[in-house]
Amino acid sequence: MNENIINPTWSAVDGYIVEQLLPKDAVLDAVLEANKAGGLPAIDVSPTQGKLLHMFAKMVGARRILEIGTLGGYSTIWMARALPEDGRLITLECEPHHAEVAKANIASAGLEAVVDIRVGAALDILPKLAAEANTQSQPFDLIFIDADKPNNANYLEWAMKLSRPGTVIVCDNVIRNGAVIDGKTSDVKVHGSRAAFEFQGSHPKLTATALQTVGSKGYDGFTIAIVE
Ligand SMILES: C[S@@+](CC[C@H](N)C(=O)[O-])C[C@H]1O[C@@H](n2cnc3c(N)ncnc32)[C@H](O)[C@@H]1O
Repeated sequence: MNENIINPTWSAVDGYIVEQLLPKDAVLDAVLEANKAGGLPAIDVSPTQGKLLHMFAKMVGARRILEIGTLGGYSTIWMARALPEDGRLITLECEPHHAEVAKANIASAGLEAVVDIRVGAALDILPKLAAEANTQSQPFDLIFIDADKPNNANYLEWAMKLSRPGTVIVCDNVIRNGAVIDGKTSDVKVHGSRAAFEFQGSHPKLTATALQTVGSKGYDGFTIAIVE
């Protein structure tokens, strides 16, 4: 059930959506080129998903965004562009090479004053972030979890500590070609998805749902939750 299903119609329709609704963007195209040239895996969000994250940030009037899993900064740039001039996006990345490529991409997008890349394992950085005065006085408005999937529930636990009522939390890649319903699988990423569902379904302060998605990146989906 967990093999990567690719349907040419999904990609073609994604192409149509991009053509109709997403203006041509030389900066974001160059980011994907730089990621490829840098040897990064093409596991960034799709353009339509990037725009959705941008719109979520606008919908919540985000001033502070946390991202766990930067890669080359593609989703980072989409979200950071929704911030006001004095806004802040903190993004966590454990691979120094990914962070280096992301840093250059973020500079090309003119967002170096807004984006703060922290390099290291997210579970090491999150406690330090929680102790910072800025985080204590201003919790994050939007949190995007898109790193190592087995740690999803650990990241959600931290997200709760770094949030306020109204914070929106998005956790990506939780459907995994439908494998999420297979409780007997040995795939640790699927167990990470199921742990994310269990966490959000049982947390008294979270209202959550999930959407299955198809498109140029195949069949997957994300959860979205709001802190009550
Ligand atoms: C799916 S990619 C992120 C894609 C990015 N959000 C985008 O859409 O452009 C996941 C990233 O998380 C990073 N990562 C994996 N485990 C991590 C950890 N424990 N701490 C921080 N980053 C991690 C990987 O190196 C990779 O760059």
